[in-house]
Amino acid sequence: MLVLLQQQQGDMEKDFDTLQDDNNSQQKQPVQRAKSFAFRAPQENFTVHDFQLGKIYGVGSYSKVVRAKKKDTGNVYALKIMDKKFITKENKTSYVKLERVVLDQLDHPGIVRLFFTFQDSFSLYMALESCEGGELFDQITRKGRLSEDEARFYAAEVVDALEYIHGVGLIHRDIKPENLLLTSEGHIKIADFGSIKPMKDSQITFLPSLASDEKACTFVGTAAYVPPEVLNSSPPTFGNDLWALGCTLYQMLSGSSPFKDASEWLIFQRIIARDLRFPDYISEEARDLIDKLLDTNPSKRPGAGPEGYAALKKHPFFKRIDWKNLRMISPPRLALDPNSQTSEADDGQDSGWSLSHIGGDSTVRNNDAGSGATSSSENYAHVTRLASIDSFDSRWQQFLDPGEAIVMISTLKKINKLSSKKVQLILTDKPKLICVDPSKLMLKGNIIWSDNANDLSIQVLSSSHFKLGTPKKVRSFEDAKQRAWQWKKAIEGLQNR
Ligand SMILES: Nc1ncnc2c1ncn2[C@@H]1O[C@H](COP(=O)(O)OP(=O)(O)OP(=O)(O)O)[C@@H](O)[C@H]1O
Repeated sequence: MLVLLQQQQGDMEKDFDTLQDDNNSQQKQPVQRAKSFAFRAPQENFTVHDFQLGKIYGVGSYSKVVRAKKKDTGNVYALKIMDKKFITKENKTSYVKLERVVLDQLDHPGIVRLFFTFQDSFSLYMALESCEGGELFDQITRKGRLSEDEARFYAAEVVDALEYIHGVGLIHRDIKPENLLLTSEGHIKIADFGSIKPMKDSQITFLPSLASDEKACTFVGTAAYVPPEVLNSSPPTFGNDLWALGCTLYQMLSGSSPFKDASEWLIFQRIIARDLRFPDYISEEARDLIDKLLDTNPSKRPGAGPEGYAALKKHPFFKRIDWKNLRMISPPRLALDPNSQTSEADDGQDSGWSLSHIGGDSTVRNNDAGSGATSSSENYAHVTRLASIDSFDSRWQQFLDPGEAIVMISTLKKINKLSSKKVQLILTDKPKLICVDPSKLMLKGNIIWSDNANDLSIQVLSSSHFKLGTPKKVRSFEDAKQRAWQWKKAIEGLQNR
């Protein structure tokens, strides 16, 4: 997520109290509502102690999502835990409220369901439908690429859910394989509704503070899936999601996104030039559909024209899809996480969570980041370049000795419990591994180099998350450009030189 909607109210506690009051006054009236709000997913008086916490499903920019079993009912949820102080400090209030309000009103089998919310003095909790199959992204990574039948199945389920989302007048704006989650059976659920944009005639009701039309042209989303018109600051349209669908289908079939490159700047250049190349093995039908979804004219993308979704659904790529019974079709077999020590249904016994610390100071004890982990061999095939163009940025020269060269450099998020900080991680050929504050250009830390993996180790949790371990400290990093495996290759390459 690059840019989010503006903060409109700072006090999270007050927000959720407000939601609770409204909820009590008009319970159980889904979707259509006029002036006041009646939430389908109520704000409950639960505490985190009412749940048995299991593995961590993933870490977002301001939240952690953990598998949680309600002790009295045995129901399992994906509990999204957000630190109030951090949300307020980072101006994420409107993002949180938007996701809460929108998820509350959406009702479709292809969209993650929100069941209830609660809070304590430190954290806000959203109990979401648990998607035990992980991210579509991980399926692509684990399988290398998907077969056309597999890709067709997932693409059809996304089309079906997008038709519903667009039908209620919302643009998702962050469709990508990481936001397409899978149930344990393997059906798609679209997640992450913090970037949505309502169209003028949207059937979704918003809290007054969220109804503004501002930031309509703000760049939100993820670089690799952003359509060219958004880069030219055009207002968002349904076509944005259809472009992202085209990129996602390409990624399913080939293993990587169509405009992938070493930096965001290079990705944008390729998007603007529509530098699109298809591997030979992609069929004529798939190629044609991707080509049409990636039309530079958003209104020409199938699904966005006067014929609506009929144009998309009747495309030859989908000719064998029975749209009426989509959810009755058997999903593709899920490729399981080869590194996972615990079963998918694990909860409680091997919890990575210390209950007493939830709310501002949660501690992860084990190294299992849940569905995000992938094996080293999986991604090696995709690693082509070590140094990015950032290496040539003269700002970093002041941190180098004469003759010393940068091997790898990234702007990363250093994740400290529930907060995170932007850092520049620099690896040189000395070898030297340092953290620099990129805005103040100040050295923030020297990670003591060792050729011995017992003294300096790198563990990749997913393509965007890795940990650097030294005898004294373990540091967690998130690389939005998904170069975790490149970091591993660079560090281990120097250790074994
Ligand atoms: N309902 C769910 N079931 C299972 N896993 C989930 C669920 N929701 C989220 N996750 C996992 O948790 C991770 C973090 O989710 P979260 O919504 O907090 O952030 P995000 O959308 O990934 O990141 P950002 O907020 O930076 O856009 C996701 O990447 C996903 O893998």
